[in-house]
Formats: sequence, structure tokens, C-alpha cells
Amino acid sequence: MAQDETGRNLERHERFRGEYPIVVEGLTNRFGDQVVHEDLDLKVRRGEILGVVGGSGTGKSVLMRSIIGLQVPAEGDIHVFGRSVLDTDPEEDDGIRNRWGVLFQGGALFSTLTVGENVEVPLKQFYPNIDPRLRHEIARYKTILSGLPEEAVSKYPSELSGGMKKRAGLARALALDPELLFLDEPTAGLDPIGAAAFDNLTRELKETLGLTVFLITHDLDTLHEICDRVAVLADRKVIAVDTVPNLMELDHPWIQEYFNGPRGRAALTAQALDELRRHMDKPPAANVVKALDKANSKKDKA
Ligand SMILES: Nc1ncnc2c1ncn2[C@@H]1O[C@H](COP(=O)(O)OP(=O)(O)OP(=O)(O)O)[C@@H](O)[C@H]1O
Repeated sequence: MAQDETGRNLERHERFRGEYPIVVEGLTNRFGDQVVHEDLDLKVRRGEILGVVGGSGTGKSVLMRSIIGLQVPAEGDIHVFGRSVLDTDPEEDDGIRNRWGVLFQGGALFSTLTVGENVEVPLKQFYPNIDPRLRHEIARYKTILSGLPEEAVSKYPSELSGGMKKRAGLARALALDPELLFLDEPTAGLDPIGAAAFDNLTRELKETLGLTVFLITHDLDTLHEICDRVAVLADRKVIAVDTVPNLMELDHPWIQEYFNGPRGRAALTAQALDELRRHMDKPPAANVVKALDKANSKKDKA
């Protein structure tokens, strides 16, 4: 079972109240001679969207797979909800595994199952005795919650666009009402409008369902728009975890190139404009405009 910060087992209806639902300590992963992680530490705060970035091959997906128990590390320990994932049999321990949902790169949907049937897979696995009518109803609800039309429930993955497949994968990840959501490059391959819509959905779900989100991405807009903090993987470690503005101050060549390069600056400008538009009609912005008008009219009179 998952545990609270004092080591007490949590009942299924209880949510984790500790500060860090994910704690990675001294993680080392190797494939033959290749060392992907070495003595890597990371703590993910409850209720945050943590973006995970790093150059290609720096081990973002391997880190995620280690946390969800699909990759056994050479060294180190990983605690999820206060419990070591290395001590648990991933096939048997329901107490942790049914408290997270995963959207793998590309969606990883079963092509021979409809969207609804895909969403039902984890429900059947973890709650085999659930009434089939209730299971269909939960799958339908999760599909709609993920922003798909109701008709999508009976469609096969081959009948869906790339963006719809991602949403179907998200519906499956949400099937068990998880507290933790893992997203591996959710906006890769989406057009900018589809990517922005997916970002908004992620933010809304985090806020309404109280999720903690571990989000691997290369998408600078996503980092600026929805991530509370960002962890940077380089040199086999997490070299920094901070807000984007704070990371931009750091004097590391990859961080500077990534956030302050032309694409990073374009994303920042887009976010600033977006923010301005969002607040255009709200009091702070309106007050600034009023104050400026007042100051200008005084200047004119003088
Ligand atoms: N099962 C495996 N066997 C051997 N090597 C692996 C395995 N899984 C990952 N690797 C290697 O580990 C390194 C990190 O892979 P990973 O997929 O985590 O990178 P990433 O940071 O997610 O990259 P990208 O941004 O390109 O998706 C790569 O060099 C990869 O080839």
C-alpha cells in the first residue's frame, strides 16, 4: 500500500498528503557500458506540474520508466507516496500502481480495441469485479473528460487524428482516478493549436482533480505556459529544478542555449502576450491603463 509521510498505510479513498509524492535518491542507470544516470536526485512536489527537459538521449524516459517500476536501476532508491517502488512487485502491488496514470509517447493504445475498451483495460486489471455497465460508464466519462466527443468511445485508434489519440491515451491514464499523472511528450506531433489545447486540458485537470504531473517535453511553450517548475537533465544528473525565469538566470551552456536561444525567446514573447491578453479586462491591467491615462491628462494640463 502507499503510505503517508509517517509511514502509515493509506486506505484506497485517502490521498497522499506529504510534500513529495516522488523522491528519487542516488539513481544510477546503466545499459552495458553506457551510464545514463549517475547519482541522480529529484523530488517532485505534491500538486505541481513538473516539466522534465534535457537533450535527446539524456535519459528522461528512462527516468520516468524507473519511477513507474519498468526499469530496475543499478543503484539508488525511488519512493512514490512514501514507499520504495524497488521493494514492490510491479505486477502485484496495487497500492501504488493504481494511484498513477501514464500517457506514453505516441499514446500506446491497443489498436484492436475501441477507445472505450482501451480505457476499460486498467479498470479490468485493477477492479475485475466491477459491474460491466459501470465500467462502460466510467470509460465514457473519462473519454469526455479528456475532451473527446462521446462518439469517440466506439472508435478504433486508426479512426482518430494524432491529437485525438493523445486524448484517448489521456483518458486511459485517468481511468483509475490517479493522484500522479506521467506524460511523455504529450504535445509532440501536434499542431500549435492542438498543442495549446492539450496544455490547457493538462492545467485544468491538474487544478480540478488535484493531480501531480510529471511531464517530459521538448515543447518550450508547454514549459512556459503550464509548468510550475522544470527539472533539467544533463551530465547524467538533474542539474537544476526551478521555475523557468529562475532557470534562465543560470549560467549553464545547455540551459542558456535552450531557454535563451531564438526558440526560447519566441516562446517567452508568446507567453507574455498571452498573459497580457488574459488580463486585459481584469482589474490590475485596467487600473494600470487608468493610472496611465490620469498621469497623461495631468501632464497635458500642466
Ligand atoms: N532498454 C534499453 N536498452 C539499452 N539502451 C537503452 C534502453 N532504453 C534507453 N536506452 C538508452 O538510454 C539513453 C536514454 O534514453 P531515453 O529514451 O531515456 O532518452 P530521452 O532523454 O527520453 O531522449 P528523447 O528526448 O530523444 O526521447 C539513450 O541513449 C538510449 O539509447
